[in-house]
Amino acid sequence: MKYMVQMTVNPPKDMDPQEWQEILRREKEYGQAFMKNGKFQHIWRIVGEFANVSIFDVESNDELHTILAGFPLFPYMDMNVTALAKHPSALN
Ligand SMILES: O=C(O)C[C@H]1C=CC(=O)O1
Repeated sequence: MKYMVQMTVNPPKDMDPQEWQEILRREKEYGQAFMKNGKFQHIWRIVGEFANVSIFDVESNDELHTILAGFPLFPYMDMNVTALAKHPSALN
C-alpha cells in the first residue's frame, strides 16, 4: 500500500541547539533505514519550507503509523497522510 505523507517541521524555539542537531542526526539515520529496506521510497523537500513530501510503501495503516510515530522529529512535525491508488494511465 502506497501513501503520500507531507511532513512539516515546527522546530521548538527553546531547545538547546546541540540537542536539536542530535535529533536531526537521528532523524536522518532512522529515515534512511526505511529507505534501505524499501518502505520509504521517496523524499522531496518542498521549496521554501521546512517540509517534505514523502512516499511510503508499507503493508498497512498500522505499519505506516508505527514508522511515522518513530521518527525522532515526530513530536515536532505536522503530518498529512494520503492513501494512493494506481492511476489507469500509469505505465507501471
Ligand atoms: O523534512 C525534514 O527534514 C524532516 C524529515 C522527515 C524525515 C526525514 O528524513 O527528514
